[in-house]
Amino acid sequence: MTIQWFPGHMAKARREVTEKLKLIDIVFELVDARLPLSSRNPMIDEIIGQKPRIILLNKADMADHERTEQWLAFFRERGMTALAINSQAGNGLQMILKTAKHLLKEKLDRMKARGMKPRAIRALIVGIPNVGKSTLINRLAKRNIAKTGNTPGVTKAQQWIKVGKEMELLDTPGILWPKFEDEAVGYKLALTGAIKDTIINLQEVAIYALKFLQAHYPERLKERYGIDQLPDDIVELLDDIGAKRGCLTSGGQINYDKATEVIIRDVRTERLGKLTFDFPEEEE
Ligand SMILES: Nc1nc2c(ncn2[C@@H]2O[C@H](COP(=O)(O)OP(=O)(O)OP(=O)(O)O)[C@@H](O)[C@H]2O)c(=O)[nH]1
Repeated sequence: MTIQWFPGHMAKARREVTEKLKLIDIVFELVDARLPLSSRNPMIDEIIGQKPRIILLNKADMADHERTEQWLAFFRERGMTALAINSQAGNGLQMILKTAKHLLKEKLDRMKARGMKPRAIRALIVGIPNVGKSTLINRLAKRNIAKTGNTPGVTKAQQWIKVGKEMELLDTPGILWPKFEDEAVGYKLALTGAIKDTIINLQEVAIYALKFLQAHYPERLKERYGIDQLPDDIVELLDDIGAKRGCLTSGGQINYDKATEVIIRDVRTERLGKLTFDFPEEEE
């Protein structure tokens, strides 16, 4: 599901996440490993405040491994905790609890020192649409979603999902809006499928993809489409790809709609390899 965000939606989403924060010990902020910047909510630091947090670079299986390492270092250098995971296959998930326990050690020790009964760590998953929140919840819960009952004292009943003995997740994730400030972010979100195809101009998205690939992954383009020398002109490149892939009208002209579809599909299905669209340098 892709939500179109209006100021009213944003305010409501923010209120809902803020309410949930009161119930939990730690936030798992899910971002797309292919867009660790563009798939973050622009106000996330303000919304989450001082609550301990782990940034989870999800869909790491689809991202450029080298760039993922750079992103992990980027967050680490800024005092943030980040892990690369693949929620679909379940890779990297065992580190989440371990890291959460480490981050909450002082709090847990304090509770123990006061003689309080040990309890499970309570966590909330937050992230923009389509980033993999439900997949992660199901994975962590091992598809055996065990509701542990309501939390008293809140107006709306909240359900908890058990993750082993030591952790509980709120069953509904916090949905956040993506960044909208610049056009490139919109194109990147569209390319990775976070924005519904019907609300965007796919030709513009494909042109953006080609410019990006030409600048950062030229060899992948050459290899995939069998082009030895990439033309500088993007429309010429689109023509070449269209011709190579037989995207033609009945009159033998390039069918741009078809060529566009081919390129976007190739990006989304990893036929152009594992790609990362945000670079740490851009943030600096
Ligand atoms: N390759 C890959 N795909 C993933 C991963 N995690 C989730 N997906 C896929 O991404 C798509 C979106 O996942 P969801 O779990 O529905 O995302 P969500 O954040 O709950 O989405 P909303 O309900 O729209 O907020 C699905 O097709 C998942 O199968 C991952 O780690 N790797």
